[in-house]
Amino acid sequence: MSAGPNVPGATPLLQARGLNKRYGRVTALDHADFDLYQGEILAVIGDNGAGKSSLIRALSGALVPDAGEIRLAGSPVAFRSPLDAQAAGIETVYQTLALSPSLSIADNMFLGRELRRAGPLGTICRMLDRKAMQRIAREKLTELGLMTVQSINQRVETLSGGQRQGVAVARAAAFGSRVVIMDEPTAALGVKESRRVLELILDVRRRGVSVVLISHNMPHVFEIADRIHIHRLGRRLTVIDPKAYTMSDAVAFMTGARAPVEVAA
Ligand SMILES: Nc1ncnc2c1ncn2[C@@H]1O[C@H](COP(=O)(O)OP(=O)(O)OP(=O)(O)O)[C@@H](O)[C@H]1O
Repeated sequence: MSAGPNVPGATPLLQARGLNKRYGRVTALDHADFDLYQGEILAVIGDNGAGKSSLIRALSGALVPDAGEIRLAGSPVAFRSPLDAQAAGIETVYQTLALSPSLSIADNMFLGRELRRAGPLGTICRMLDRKAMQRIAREKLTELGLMTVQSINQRVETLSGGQRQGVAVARAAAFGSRVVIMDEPTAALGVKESRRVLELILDVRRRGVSVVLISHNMPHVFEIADRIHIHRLGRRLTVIDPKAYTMSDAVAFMTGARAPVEVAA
């Protein structure tokens, strides 16, 4: 059983050691380490190009690292695709959202995990259970207080940027049973919509699910993160407690203006 970082000897829920990834001459990950504990919000911050997206893509199965190890609840895992990570309870909201614009909100919520109608004698038949998917999608979105759209059958291409973000975040929050990873979830949002997403993240933590939040928004990071992983030049530089440091301290670490402290992971 994993537990929080303050418990001596706790096993991280999701851990990486020595991740490497090169793109030709560019080193995106350079012996990167990572620790996420159960029920915490861990922010990952760093300058543009520091390797934050590459790190979370490796943790969510979207990128296969050249070297290094990933462990989930103490056991090594080798995700070959995001579906492998999803099956292990890890959901991700990518910057690019990965929604299908021509499909409806409900279809997007269930993309890749469609529900099918029960056949005779409890067998699963090939027919999609659209009614159930629409009902559950509506319930999830209402529960999460995220949607102001008229119909669950509305095509995603007809939604605003903020509403699309809402669908992507809701999908991850609804299905991530262990870890929800969010890459800049509030970047395209207005003040009110950002607030809803932050509340949603706190809600996900309340359910005991861990959250990884990649963000350039320092006030958001300092408001909700339990710990802050600072990434620099392809690796973890340090991890800080937001209660013990200021935003200026964090920026100084990020940009190399200040030397790192010991990793408190
Ligand atoms: N598919 C790719 N092909 C070539 N280079 C890549 C690729 N993906 C990332 N890189 C490079 O790897 C480095 C790390 O990129 P990454 O996107 O992980 O950084 P980041 O910290 O998420 O940046 P940002 O904050 O700008 O999104 C960058 O130099 C980037 O140009």
